[in-house]
Amino acid sequence: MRKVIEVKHLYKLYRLGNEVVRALDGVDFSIYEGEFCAIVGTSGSGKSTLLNMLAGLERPTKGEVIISGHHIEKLNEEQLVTFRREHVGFIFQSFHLLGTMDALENVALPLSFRGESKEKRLKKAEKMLRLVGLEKHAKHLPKQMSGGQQQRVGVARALVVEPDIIFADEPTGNLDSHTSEEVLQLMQKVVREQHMTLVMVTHDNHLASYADRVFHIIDGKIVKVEDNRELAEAGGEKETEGKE
Ligand SMILES: Nc1ncnc2c1ncn2[C@@H]1O[C@H](COP(=O)(O)OP(=O)(O)OP(=O)(O)O)[C@@H](O)[C@H]1O
Repeated sequence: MRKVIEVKHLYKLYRLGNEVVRALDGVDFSIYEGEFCAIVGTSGSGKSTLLNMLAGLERPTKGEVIISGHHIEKLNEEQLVTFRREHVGFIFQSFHLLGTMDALENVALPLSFRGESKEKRLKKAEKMLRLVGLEKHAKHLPKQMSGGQQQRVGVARALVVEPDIIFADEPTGNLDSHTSEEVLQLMQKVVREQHMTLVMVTHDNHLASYADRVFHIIDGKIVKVEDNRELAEAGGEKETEGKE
């Protein structure tokens, strides 16, 4: 399987007066194509710092972040902007939809940086809206949709550029628990069907359990990696054994 993300000996230290905060304290892991991974930890554990490093939004103090073969810690600001545009999709906690654009236009927006014709852009956006079950809401403005629907538009917009990797920072942080589950189920489904790679940050262990693998972070260190696929397989075998 192709490695989409490789993190090697990653450190991020912040200096606060005389104190040094080790926001990331030696992190190593790889994420493979088609995986849905969650980074889970309590407030202040280093989740956002890690996601920001992976997305090239912040620079590490030390270490390497290799995404689809690119050493992003070596890119300058301009190269990072181009890199994100071409390789990365984002799903935000507060959706970040443009209020003056309808659902279809919001989904098509990231394609406008790619020089594709308007007709092609809208066609791709339509396909993505269908994928998230919102084809009937194409003409709705964000304020004419529920929070869950707005986040489904956010998911479609992240997918439309067929990025190597999608990052989601507390994607259900502004949704009630029932809607959160629905959005997570949708994310899980589209990641599988479209063979996407997605990294989600959350403080919620239950929501993290939708991921294939869960990285637990405490004080800037990955202390445990759970593989839910192995658990599911083990559960499946047990069931078969029970029936025999
Ligand atoms: N710009 C900064 N300057 C100094 N310290 C920082 C900075 N950003 C983060 N930190 C510290 O680094 C640690 C990790 O912060 P981070 O925001 O990554 O945690 P988190 O797990 O995302 O928390 P939350 O869930 O509350 O967002 C914390 O101790 C935080 O106070």
